[in-house]
Amino acid sequence: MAPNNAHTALWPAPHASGAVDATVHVPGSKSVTNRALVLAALASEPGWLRRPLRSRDTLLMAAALRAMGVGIEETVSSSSSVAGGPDGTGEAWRVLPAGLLGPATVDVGNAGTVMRFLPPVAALADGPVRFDGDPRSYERPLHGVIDALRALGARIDDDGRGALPLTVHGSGALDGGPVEVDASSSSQFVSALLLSGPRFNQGVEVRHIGSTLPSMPHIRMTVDMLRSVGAQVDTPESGGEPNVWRVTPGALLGRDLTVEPDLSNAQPFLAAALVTGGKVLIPDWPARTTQPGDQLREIFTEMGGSCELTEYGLEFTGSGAIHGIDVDLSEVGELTPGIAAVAALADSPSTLRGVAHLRLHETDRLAALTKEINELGGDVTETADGLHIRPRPLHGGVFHTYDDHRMATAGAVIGLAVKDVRIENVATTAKTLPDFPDLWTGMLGN
Ligand SMILES: O=C(O)C1=C[C@@H](OP(=O)(O)O)[C@@H](O)[C@H](O)C1
Ligand SMILES: C=C(OP(=O)(O)O)C(=O)O
Repeated sequence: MAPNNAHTALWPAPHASGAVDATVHVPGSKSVTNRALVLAALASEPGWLRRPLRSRDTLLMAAALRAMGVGIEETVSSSSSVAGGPDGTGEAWRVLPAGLLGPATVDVGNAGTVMRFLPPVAALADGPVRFDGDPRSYERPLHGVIDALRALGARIDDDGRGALPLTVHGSGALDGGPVEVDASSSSQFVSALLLSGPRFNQGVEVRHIGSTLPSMPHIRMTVDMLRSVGAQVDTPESGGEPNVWRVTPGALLGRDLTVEPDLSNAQPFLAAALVTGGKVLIPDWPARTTQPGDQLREIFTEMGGSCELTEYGLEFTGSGAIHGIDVDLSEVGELTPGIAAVAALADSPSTLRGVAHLRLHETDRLAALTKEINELGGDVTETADGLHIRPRPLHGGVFHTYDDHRMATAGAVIGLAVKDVRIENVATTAKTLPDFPDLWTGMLGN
């Protein structure tokens, strides 16, 4: 077998010779695709996903559901009525729910959505489902899901660390009911329990008991998507108790859903407009969305750009100036690497707050950003819950990515402004955006 050099390969990040002026079609949202797959698999009738994201995280989700007996048929069409996009073209997946079955094996890779959303699904399967993944997946927090499922009646074998690997011994049904969870390390604990909640005998009432709760837009996304397939969900925002979400038991509808572009994956392209004083159009930017990436309109405007949302999409324009920012990113933690990259190129310091939980993401993102930006000559320090970034002239060098897709795209943003930045393992962007290198060079007109 040929040696796999992907991890050590260095990708010369293209340097921008002038202002970018491009239209970038960003593939579908990871978070929407993986929620839609789970909900479609739990439905009582077939459903469609149009323009799903095809990336490592979503293919792992599809493979896992297939391993438990769900049918997922992939179609690509240029003209027929089963096509993906509203214009009648693209990719569409037909999901055919079936009785969930073990024995099955699930590879979660390093996908938070797969490792957290699927153990509750496995508790509904008839038979054992074994979960395993990348070495990093063993370190990412899962205790909230494991402890809650046990409290709700599931049998789970793990090694006592509250983490992967583990086996869920599904018995075909789960009692459900009220449960307390400390989701301060990941909002995905709450989303995971809510997504399968309609299929638990008594539904589920999740009470978050931790001091902080990150990524609230992602919990809203879960609630919105549950409601759109017919689930009844009571939330703090709909007049319920603070920190309590209640899902009523009931059948889920099969839907026909077109997946929005991934706005967090739009981030490096918007950043390119900001950093080069150029212009980028992202077609199909939704007018209304629960995706956290929508907050980039405000954040990157404060950092020096301006934007307009039209019928064609989001047009983002850089002014040539990049300003530092003092911002709480707890709601939008996954945007931190890209914001840090822009902040390192700004005309004033930045403080990024509220993201201590990023230490347990794909890698320890606070440590990785600090080390890699500083090795290019930057001046970044970690705080208890974020980063201080004092811009300094940067120089070229190797930008290590630690198997983290968002480290790779952050390095590419810096490379636009700094010559001779080489990104280690740019292929790690395949987690959520396999087309990244081509989209990036395409944007630059190469
Ligand atoms: O539910 C989701 O789709 C996600 C929730 C967030 O996780 P955390 O709350 O663990 O940060 C986010 O960072 C992740 O990229 C996707
Ligand atoms: C934190 C992220 O992913 P995951 O879904 O694996 O948690 C991310 O995409 O930034």
